[in-house]
Amino acid sequence: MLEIQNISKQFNSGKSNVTALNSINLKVETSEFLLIKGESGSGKSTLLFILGGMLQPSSGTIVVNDKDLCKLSEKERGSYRANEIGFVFQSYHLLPYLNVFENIMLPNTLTGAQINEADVFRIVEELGIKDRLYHKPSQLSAGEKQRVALARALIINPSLILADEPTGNLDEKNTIDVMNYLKAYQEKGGTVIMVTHGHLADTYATRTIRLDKGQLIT
Ligand SMILES: Nc1ncnc2c1ncn2[C@@H]1O[C@H](COP(=O)(O)OP(=O)(O)OP(=O)(O)O)[C@@H](O)[C@H]1O
Repeated sequence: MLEIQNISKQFNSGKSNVTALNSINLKVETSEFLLIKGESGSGKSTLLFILGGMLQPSSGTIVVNDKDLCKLSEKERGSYRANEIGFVFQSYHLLPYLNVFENIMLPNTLTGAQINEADVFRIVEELGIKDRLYHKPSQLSAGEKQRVALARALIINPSLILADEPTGNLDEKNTIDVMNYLKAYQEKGGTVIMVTHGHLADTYATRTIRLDKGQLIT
């Protein structure tokens, strides 16, 4: 479903020049659960942002679902992000002034994605947050906030979920819950690419790759 070839990324700011990724090649099949590990600063988030079309590589190609991301216009990349990818971040990225229902409906508000309200009710039931629908993020626990973020990612029925340390702020019980939801999505045919430092994710993954100073070492 996804193939990247010779991806490199340099950040140039003033006199400093950082090579965040150096000639990465990677192929990910549909319904894989791929973990990306590596020391802090090894390039994990940069790789995830590039895969999500949020950052352009300095060189190389990325083909996702037969689309060459680097050849898409900004508008087409936006549409790729909106329709095909669910993002889950460590810090949830919920909008504080919207309630849970409105946060989950956000893809509809922002991109016009056709979201059925019945699907929102089904998904909050599945994720165990249905009695929190009209609460604001500040009224939720960390685990509940991450379930809302997960619901917002899943509601568009994405072919790929990109998750950057999604359990980094969670206790063990909530970590296991979030991992189980991601696993259920993968077992139904979705593809998960997840950056993590933790070991708990290991048993859920179908494959783990490791970055070291911008290079793939496994
Ligand atoms: N916008 C930027 N401008 C300059 N340098 C950047 C930028 N974003 C990332 N970097 C640098 O690129 C390298 C890789 O960063 P990245 O965030 O991808 O690492 P990471 O493996 O995700 O780290 P962590 O585990 O700490 O989140 C680091 O040296 C970082 O300082």
